[in-house]
Order: sequence, then C-alpha cells, then structure tokens
Amino acid sequence: MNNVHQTKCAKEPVAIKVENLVKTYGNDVKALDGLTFSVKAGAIFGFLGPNGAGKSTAVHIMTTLVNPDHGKVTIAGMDIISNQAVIRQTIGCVAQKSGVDLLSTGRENLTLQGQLYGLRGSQLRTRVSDLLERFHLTKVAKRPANTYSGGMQRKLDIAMGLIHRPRILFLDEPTTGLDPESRTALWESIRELAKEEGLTVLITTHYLEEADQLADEVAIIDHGKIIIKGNPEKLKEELHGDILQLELSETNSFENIEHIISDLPEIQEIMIENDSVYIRTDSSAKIVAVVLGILEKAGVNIKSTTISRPTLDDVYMKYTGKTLSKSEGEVDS
Ligand SMILES: Nc1ncnc2c1ncn2[C@@H]1O[C@H](COP(=O)(O)OP(=O)(O)OP(=O)(O)O)[C@@H](O)[C@H]1O
Repeated sequence: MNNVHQTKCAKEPVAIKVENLVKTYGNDVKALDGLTFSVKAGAIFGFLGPNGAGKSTAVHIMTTLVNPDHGKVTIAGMDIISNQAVIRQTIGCVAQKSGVDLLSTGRENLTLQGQLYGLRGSQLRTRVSDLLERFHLTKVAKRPANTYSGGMQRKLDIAMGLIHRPRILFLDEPTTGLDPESRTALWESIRELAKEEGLTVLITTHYLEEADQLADEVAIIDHGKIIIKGNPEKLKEELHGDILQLELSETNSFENIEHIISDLPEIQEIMIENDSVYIRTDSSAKIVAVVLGILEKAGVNIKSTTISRPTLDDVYMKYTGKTLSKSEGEVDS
C-alpha cells in the first residue's frame, strides 16, 4: 500500500463524494437518476433502499466496476474515472456474493488475497494473522472454509476485503442470510474496525435495525435518488411523538379508518401498511382510548395495539410510504 495515498485519504475530510449520478440500463431502466450524497472520512454510512432502488449500481460505480452515464464520483479526493488503479488500492469491497474459496482454509484464502495485492513474506504473514485474530478466526484458520458457519464465512470475506489496508470499505449487504446472533457479532466487529483503523465504511443493507445500530449517517434511496439523509437519531427525533400501531383483523376496514379518525387534533399522521394502521401522535396516552372507542363504535375489529417510540422503520415509512422490513422478505436462518 502506497503511503502517499494513505496520507492523502486520511487527511481528506470527505471520503466519498457522489454528484448527480445517472445510469440507465438498456433504453429505459433508469437505475440511478441524479444520485447525490457525500460520506465524511471515518464515518459509517448506511445506504438503505428496497430491491431495485439502485444501491448495487451505485456501489459498482463507486468501486470503479461500472462507469456512470453522467455525474461525478470522487473517492478520497480522487476522480474515479482518471484514478482507477489508485482508487482500487484505496478501497476494499465485500460484495453480496462471497469471494471465499470454500475448499481452501481461512489462512490460505487471506494469503492468496494478500498476494493479489502484492503483499509478500513476513508483512503478509503478520497481516493475515492479525486479521484472523481480529475476526476471531485464528482457531479455525487451518480448516477449509466449507466447514465454517455462515457468520464465520462472512467474517472471512470482510477480512479478505481488508487485507491491503484500505481506507474506505464498501460492504454490500454484509449480514443478509445470517442469524440474528451472528449479525450482532458482525456489527460489533465492523464497529471496532471502523474505530480502531479509522476506516470509512459504506454499508448497503435491507435491515433498518442494522443501519440504526451501526451508521453515523444513513441515506434512503429509491428509484435511483436519495429521498432523505441524516443521522439516525436525528431523523427519528424529527418524528416527535409516539407511534400507535393498530393491527386489524380485517383489512377491508382500512378505507373507513382514515376518514373516521383523521379529524382528531392529536393525530399528526396516519399511515397504513399491510394489516396495520400507524398513527403518529404527541398525546398517545390521551388518544389511545379515544381512537379505540371510535373504531369500536364503527365496528372495526382490532387484533392488537402497540405504542412505541419512532424507529428508523417509521422514518423510512414516512419518506417512502411503505415499510422496508415487511416488503423485503428477510432471510433468517
Ligand atoms: N446489468 C444490468 N442490466 C440491466 N438492468 C440492471 C442491471 N443491473 C441492475 N439493473 C436494474 O437497475 C435497477 C437498480 O438495480 P440495483 O441492483 O442497483 O438495485 P439494488 O438497490 O442494489 O437492489 P437489491 O437490493 O435487490 O440488490 C433495477 O431495476 C435492476 O433491475
């Protein structure tokens, strides 16, 4: 790794700058439609959006794999078109599809990856051992990767993406398919890494909880554009009040409900998704009995009632009109 590039990247306050990116596939699939955002150096940035929103296309462009039709991307202050070779040394990428060779051991996978980046000898051995240690894989380093659990294989994948000491790491849905425990453990490793190595991390995810837990900043992307961007805590705070969720027995009552309760002054917003009505209110204690009374009179059967503080899911729903977690078909094993 070239020290000049490392130094330049470390001093650059903005690690990733994306300006008005447009990418069309064929004649009419507009994957990106004026995408603009930036990521501060050292931050963990969560890139959220439903299937087909344009996340992977954006990541492919930022990592120099695909050229945009229009727009500009700078990575650590360098334009991606004119500095491809240097940028590929500056970034690490962990794609959705694993790069692990399942028949090789963890150590062999890391060693080969290091050799591809020109590392040799003791420098390579030390880096491999450090990464095995950091991801708690030392004990299994001599075992073929096909004997690893999903979480261990994913850790190995991320370790491989870090072998050349990149300053910016792109993680494309790193925890998809992992069980909740492995997912939480991986979050911990990513958090530690970002802090200790001063890494900038851009993470695409379908899991709002993941973005909420990990990211300093999130951007919600849909139809190739940023819909909203900000610190998760601040975005949630902006949705002041509580969320009252009413799960209904029959969804055919939806049409009436909005009409029946929308005049109540304590109600800020009503959203309907799947089998539930979500009511945002500053006066949940006062409103809950009133709403339940009105709906009972109107003959609406309510299965359950929940009051909660706004989550990133509620932020997502406010800006996209739908929930992400319910529409994406999460895979938990
Ligand atoms: N190589 C390609 N050829 C044609 N269309 C493509 C290609 N790659 C992506 N698309 C289309 O571009 C749009 C954006 O896709 P993209 O994969 O970037 O979205 P995404 O947000 O990453 O989705 P996912 O979460 O499912 O990975 C989609 O309509 C997709 O079908």
